[in-house]
Amino acid sequence: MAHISFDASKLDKFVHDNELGEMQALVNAADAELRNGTGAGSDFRDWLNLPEDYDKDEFARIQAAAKKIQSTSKVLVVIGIGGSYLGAKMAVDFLHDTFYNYLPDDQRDFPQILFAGNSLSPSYVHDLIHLIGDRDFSVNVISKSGTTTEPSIAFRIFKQRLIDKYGEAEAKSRIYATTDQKRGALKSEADAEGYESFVIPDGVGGRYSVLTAVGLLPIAASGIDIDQLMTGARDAMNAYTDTDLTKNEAYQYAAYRNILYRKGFTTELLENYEPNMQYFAEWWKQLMGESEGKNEKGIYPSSANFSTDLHSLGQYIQEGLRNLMETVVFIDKPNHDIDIPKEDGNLDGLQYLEGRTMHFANTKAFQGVTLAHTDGNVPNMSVHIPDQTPYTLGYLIYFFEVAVAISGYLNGINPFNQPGVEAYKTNMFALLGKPGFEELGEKLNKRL
Ligand SMILES: O=P(O)(O)OC[C@H]1O[C@](O)(CO)[C@@H](O)[C@@H]1O
Repeated sequence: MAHISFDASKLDKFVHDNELGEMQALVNAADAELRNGTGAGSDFRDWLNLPEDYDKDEFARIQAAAKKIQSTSKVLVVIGIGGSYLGAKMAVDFLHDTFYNYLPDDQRDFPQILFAGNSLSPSYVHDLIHLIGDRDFSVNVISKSGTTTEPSIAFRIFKQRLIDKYGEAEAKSRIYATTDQKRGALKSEADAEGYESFVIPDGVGGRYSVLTAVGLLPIAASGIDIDQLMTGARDAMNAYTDTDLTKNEAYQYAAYRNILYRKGFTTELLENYEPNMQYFAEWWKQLMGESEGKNEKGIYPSSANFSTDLHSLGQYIQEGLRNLMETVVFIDKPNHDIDIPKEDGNLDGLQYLEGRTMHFANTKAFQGVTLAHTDGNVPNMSVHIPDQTPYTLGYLIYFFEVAVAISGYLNGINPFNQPGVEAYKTNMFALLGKPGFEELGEKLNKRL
């Protein structure tokens, strides 16, 4: 089976020969913190062995629930925010036909997978309801805390629509709740109402949860082989255990990022050349941003979609402030390739591409950009992925998860918490008038 590979060969200009080796001792220490649980946030490391050590009974229940959703629904509404939706969204986009969700029902073998509860936009919810129309649908509500405002509001709305359409009893059978094993409002409601429920394990934080029921149920409902996804992740888990930086490419990636960060390259762009990888970057941004951005430091994770953004961000990347580094995730064999057609006359000047394919052009764009940006003093790394299969995606997910954990420890922070997210939530609760937040509400309203 072909695997993903990491390429740092274009970093010569930015990293001296001895620098990677000098990182070895630090990487060994970070690895020990991660593997032995001596680092900060050690209670949240269960994703590390998850590809092997997962609840097999629940996995079978996920597959059965996915089949039930497929047979009863044309649409699955997945309600969640942050790690409770980005993994499923990126996987569904990455593994399906680019226009999967746009296809008419009779041209799709599995339900449309649509997302809600990831903003507070009333227009979005209105338009989603309009799009669902009178088609059969089910809801998968996902929240580890069970109290996040955005998904809670969306869930109320879609639950009401299920009740209006199917009556209370059938509505309950169309709701799937993925939440904490013991705590939270969603857990209490699921127990009280008898929704089929799935667990987000205690030791797996939201952004590391795509290989739990959080990601697996929606992904399986869309017809993807989740066994393959887990197999890919398991192979990656076994591949990235050696701390030797000449062998472990995930650790190499973490080490190079750290070397570059210390030289002032404080923003990393994750780039792709496939439109259906846009949400892969969104998933990656949460993984990196929530893991590393704390204690007033950390690489800022950003993204760009090529070649389209070469015509918007390209100017800045080539010549703007020199604090950027790039990591390209490039697909060596896309799902489809298309010949560039022959044309008599050569009026468009494209004759020189006769006999070539679009993938050839895409590859040359990637190579040309890599060299241009290197010349423009933007360090460039790439992760090559052989194909767009569930196996490869599982592998890739694990690559970035283990890399960011090592990267976080290298930078002296806890890669598994996200204390900063509470600040906006507290203010929002106070301004919304949530009981218990009255005093803060008064203060904030005065400031407003
Ligand atoms: O699953 P929950 O508890 O609703 O949280 C959703 C997201 O909110 C955060 O807690 C903070 O953004 C993320 O870590 C998480 O992925």
